[in-house]
Amino acid sequence: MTPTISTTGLTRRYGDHLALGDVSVDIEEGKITGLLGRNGAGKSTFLRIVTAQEFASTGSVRVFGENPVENERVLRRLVLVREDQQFPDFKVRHALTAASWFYPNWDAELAESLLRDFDLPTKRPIKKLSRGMRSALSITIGLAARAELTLLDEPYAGLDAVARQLFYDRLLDDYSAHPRTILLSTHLIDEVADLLEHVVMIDKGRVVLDAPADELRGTAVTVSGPALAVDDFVTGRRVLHRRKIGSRASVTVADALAPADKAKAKALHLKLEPLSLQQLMVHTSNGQTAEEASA
Ligand SMILES: Nc1ncnc2c1ncn2[C@@H]1O[C@H](COP(=O)(O)OP(=O)(O)OP(=O)(O)O)[C@@H](O)[C@H]1O
Repeated sequence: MTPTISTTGLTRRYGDHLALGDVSVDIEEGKITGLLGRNGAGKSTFLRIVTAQEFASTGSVRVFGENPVENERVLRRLVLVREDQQFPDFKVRHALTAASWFYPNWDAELAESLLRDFDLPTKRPIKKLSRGMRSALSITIGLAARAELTLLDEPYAGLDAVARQLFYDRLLDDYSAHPRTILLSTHLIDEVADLLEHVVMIDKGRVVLDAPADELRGTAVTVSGPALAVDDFVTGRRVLHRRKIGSRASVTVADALAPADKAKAKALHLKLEPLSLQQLMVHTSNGQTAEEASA
C-alpha cells in the first residue's frame, strides 16, 4: 500500500540552522500518527513542506504518491489546522460557508454539532473571538472537512482542558466512523497518547523514533526499590536515567522485559512501571543515556 505521506532525505535549512535533517518517513494510510517533539524540533516545518507551503532544501516529499507542490489534485484531499491559523475578516458563519465550498467531503452536520459543543457564536466576527475560540473554530473546520489527510499542528492554543478533551473525543468519534489518515503534531503527549497508533518523534530536526505506539509503550520501564536490589536487576541493561534517594533507587531502563525478568523483579520486591510516551520523549530527546553522559 502506498503511504499517504512519504519523504526521503528531507532537509530544510534556514541560513546555517538545520530545521530538518535527512528526514525519511512513511506516514501510513488510515492511522492516527503522532508527530512528537519539543519546541523548535521541526514539526511545523515538516507539515508546511508536506502541504507545499514551504520548500525543502533537499530531499523529496510525496503525498498520495505525488509531488504536492502546486498540485491541486493533492491539496484538495488534505486539510492543515495550524496553531496560528489566519482567517480573513469574516464572521464565524461565513468562514464555515467558505470551507464548505472548498472541501469536497465537508460534513455540515458535523460542523454544526462542533459549533454547539464548543459554544461558538456564529454571528461574531472571527477577529473578536478569544484565542481558544479561534482554535475551536479551526478544529471545527479541520474535522468537518473530513479530508483524507488531516494534519493538525498543535491545534489547541488557548483551549482549556475541557475543550481539549472535547476535541480528542470528537476526533476519535469521527475517525472511528470515517477512518482517514491523521497526523497530529503535539508536545502534550500524555494527553494524546491513547489516541495514537503510530509515533514519529523528531528532535533537533532529526527523526529519533518511528514506531507503532504499542511497541513504544513496552520499550522502557522504571524499576524502583532497595538500591542494591535495583542495581543487581539493571546490571547489563541500557540505563536511561538513574535516581537515588537514601537507600532506595529508581532506574529507567530501555529494554522490554521478558516474563522471567518480571518474575525476578517480583522476587526482589521491585516495583516496575512502564514509561509513558511523554517520559520516553524526555529521555530520548536528552539524546544520550545517563551512563553515556557520565562516561
Ligand atoms: N522561516 C524561518 N526562518 C528561520 N528559522 C526558522 C523558520 N521557520 C522555522 N525556523 C526554525 O526552525 C526550527 C524548527 O521550527 P518549527 O516551527 O518547525 O518547530 P516545531 O517543532 O513546530 O516547534 P513548536 O513546537 O515550538 O511549534 C526552529 O529552530 C525555528 O526557529
